[in-house]
Amino acid sequence: MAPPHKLNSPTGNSSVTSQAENGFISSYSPFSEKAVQELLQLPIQGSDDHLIEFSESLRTVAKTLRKVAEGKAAAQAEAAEWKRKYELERTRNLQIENKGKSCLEHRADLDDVKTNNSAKQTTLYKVEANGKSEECYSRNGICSHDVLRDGNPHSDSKMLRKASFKLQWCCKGEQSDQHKHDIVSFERGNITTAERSSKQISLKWESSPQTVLILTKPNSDSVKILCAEMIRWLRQHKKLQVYVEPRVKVDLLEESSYFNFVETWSDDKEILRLHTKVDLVITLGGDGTVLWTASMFKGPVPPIVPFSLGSLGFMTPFYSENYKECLESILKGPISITLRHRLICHVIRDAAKNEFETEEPILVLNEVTIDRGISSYLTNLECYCDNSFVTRVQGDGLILSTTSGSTAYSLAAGGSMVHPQVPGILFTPICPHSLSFRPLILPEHVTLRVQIPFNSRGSAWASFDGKDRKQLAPGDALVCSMAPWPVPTACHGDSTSDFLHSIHEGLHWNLRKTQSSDAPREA
Ligand SMILES: NC(=O)c1ccc[n+]([C@@H]2O[C@H](COP(=O)([O-])OP(=O)(O)OC[C@H]3O[C@@H](n4cnc5c(N)ncnc54)[C@H](O)[C@@H]3O)[C@@H](O)[C@H]2O)c1
Ligand SMILES: Nc1ncnc2c1ncn2[C@@H]1O[C@H](COP(=O)(O)OP(=O)(O)OP(=O)(O)O)[C@@H](O)[C@H]1O
Repeated sequence: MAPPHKLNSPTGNSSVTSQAENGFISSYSPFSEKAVQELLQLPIQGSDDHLIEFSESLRTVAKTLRKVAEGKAAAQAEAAEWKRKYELERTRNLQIENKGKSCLEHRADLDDVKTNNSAKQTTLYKVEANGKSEECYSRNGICSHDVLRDGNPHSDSKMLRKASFKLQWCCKGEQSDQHKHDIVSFERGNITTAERSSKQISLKWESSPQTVLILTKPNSDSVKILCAEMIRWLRQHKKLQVYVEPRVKVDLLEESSYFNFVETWSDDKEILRLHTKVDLVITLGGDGTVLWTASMFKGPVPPIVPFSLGSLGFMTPFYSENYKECLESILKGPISITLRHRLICHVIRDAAKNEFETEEPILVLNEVTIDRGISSYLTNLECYCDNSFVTRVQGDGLILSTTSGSTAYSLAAGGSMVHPQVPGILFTPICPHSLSFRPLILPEHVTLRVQIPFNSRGSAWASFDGKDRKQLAPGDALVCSMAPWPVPTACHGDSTSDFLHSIHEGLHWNLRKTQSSDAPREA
């Protein structure tokens, strides 16, 4: 490295500059590096004011250029670091996906082996979930299970088994075991789509449900009355075991000691194991109660029967007036269901050492919203989809919605309404300050990343199905992809007729007086 050069200032003080200090000049200066070096090396006479002034200006220019170059280098290093973190996240998601696939393949192998067995024979296989293994039950259906209660996998007691069921894809009244993955064939070089995958899904009980969880909207007298009446009926006529929330159990016991048999839980750890005990969930409330129910299940979700005791009831097709007939038919089966996809969201803080150091993942049935919260500045959100930059959201925020959530906040922000059985992720801006920002619908397999850049003027706020607000500071990110645990909700008719009924009755979609024919006709 060249020795530092001394420049004398008019005050007689000397300051030092080095080649390293202006090492970036060549790429940014309008002067050639050689010319600058020559100028810098000119002996400066204290008496020659113009020359001193010129050299000072040149030094300032050199310093500014160096700062710009350093800034660019730092930004490039930061971008590379984020890319690396992003790749890690993708790899992790692929690993989770492959784990799921190998489980399905294992199940398919087991299905082959047991073709000689009688129809009532069952096969057990292991699934690793969250580091714990569960015994699951596999038959010809696309998804069936028999999770053992109380963690005793070798118990013979029938009473300890959770009811098993089988899912079938049906088309125009016909049932089919055709696997969802078989929808494309490529024989003799020709790619053909077979029957459409968007068939109605039917759930058939293989053993009778024995345990029901009832979840209710709080602070409603009509819900309380119906809940107590329904529990009596389920116990006396169906001999079912009933679980309720601790708050509801207290209310029931205040009413009568008859409800002593009703079970509940005492801490959050027991909630995590609820899916291993409950065959069916009944909700009494509106859409918010269905969202609440889904949020309680951080993994697999038992089938949900949503009764409408709210005002809109987009996801609640059953009426409480005839709950007995409804439940008779559901407990007998088969049930038409809508498999509602969920999104799994990870918040990655700037301080995280690696991409695996995330906060507890959050599952949403409707959407995750990233908005400006109390900040009066525009949001500045950098969005990536897998390896590609999508866009920068400058406006009030962004909604990443499931197709079930497409009729909620996303709809209000201008997003399309999508049938809940369609697998996809809606990318809907909220009040974008741009004339051309149209909402997108992305395929189910992508991973989305919303990054709060360091140069953002303020924080952003994430909320999950309208709840649990989290602050996202500059440098933080939210990563989101399709979760492997959908929410099965029972249909009144089938998933399409229920969806159309909801948009007609709930939203009065395309309601318009029919034009009269009383007018001149076209020739
Ligand atoms: N501007 C808006 O439209 C807006 C603003 C904030 C939140 N939300 C929605 O509210 C949801 C939370 O619901 P909540 O009941 O706990 O809060 P809430 O009590 O504020 O009710 C929100 C309304 O959205 C309806 N809704 C919820 N999910 C729906 C769905 N999937 N399809 C059609 N309508 C649906 C509900 O029936 C209710 O009328 C959020 O997930 C978000 O989608 C909407
Ligand atoms: N079991 C529960 N425990 C705690 N909060 C709940 C529970 N069920 C529902 N909630 C909350 O209560 C609020 C109201 O519930 P819900 O939306 O079901 O009723 P609603 O407002 O009468 O119905 P609608 O939204 O159709 O008008 C929601 O914010 C929801 O999150």
